[in-house]
Amino acid sequence: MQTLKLYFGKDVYFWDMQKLVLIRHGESVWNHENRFTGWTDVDLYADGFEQARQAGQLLKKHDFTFDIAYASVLKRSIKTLHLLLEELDHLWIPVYKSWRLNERFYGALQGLNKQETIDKYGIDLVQKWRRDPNEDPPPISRDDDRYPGRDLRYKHLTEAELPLTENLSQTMNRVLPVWNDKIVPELKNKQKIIICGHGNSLRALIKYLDNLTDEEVTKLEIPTATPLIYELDNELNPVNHYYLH
Ligand SMILES: O=C(O)[C@@H](CO)OP(=O)(O)O
Repeated sequence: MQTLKLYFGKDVYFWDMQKLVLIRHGESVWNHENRFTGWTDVDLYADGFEQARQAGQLLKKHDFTFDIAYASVLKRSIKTLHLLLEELDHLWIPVYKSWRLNERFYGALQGLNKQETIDKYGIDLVQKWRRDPNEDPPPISRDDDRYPGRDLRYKHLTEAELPLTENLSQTMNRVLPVWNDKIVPELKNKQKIIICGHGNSLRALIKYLDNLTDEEVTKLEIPTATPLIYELDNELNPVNHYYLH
């Protein structure tokens, strides 16, 4: 269906404006313990399960429906999406899981307590590792247990795609192919899409969508399990975004 524009004086009303829903997973066990997580496949914390259900109820209350859903290959994203879709009675829709939507790979910080890391290295350096889009956290080596090359779910990845660490710019580069090659054609085909991602994979996508500067993105924090609605025009440019509460 064509987007219908109605003009009332100076205001432009878009009827059938396309909506895209982004949502970060519910609180995980390591969010709760304040540990760097990255690609570590930790489960949702008890509160996280409840947050996911509430997000589904909220979307239902606001009459959201979806044709296709996206998750990462990490269980905190997959479970959040599943619980949310269950609330919407939408368990039947196709769910596409991609490693490209995983959290940023946090290198040798994965598993460390954030406060202890600040105490050891200082707030400035840790803040750079966490939020500077071009600062690499310390890398792991390929013989580290945390190297994803030994994990079955990544067996199709090339060595160049298997990270030892990642900054936000690199996360953005590996998120964008799934956005451009899969999600954009589906949105152009008027499919209603929800993406359940992670703090930094969503931060990377939002940086791209909203054309944020490096400075602007350092200040962007995304709450857990809170639907973020993007309204897109016919060219898929964001014209508005807001959290559903
Ligand atoms: O630990 C992580 O993987 C992320 C998200 O929880 O942390 P940060 O807020 O430092 O990006």
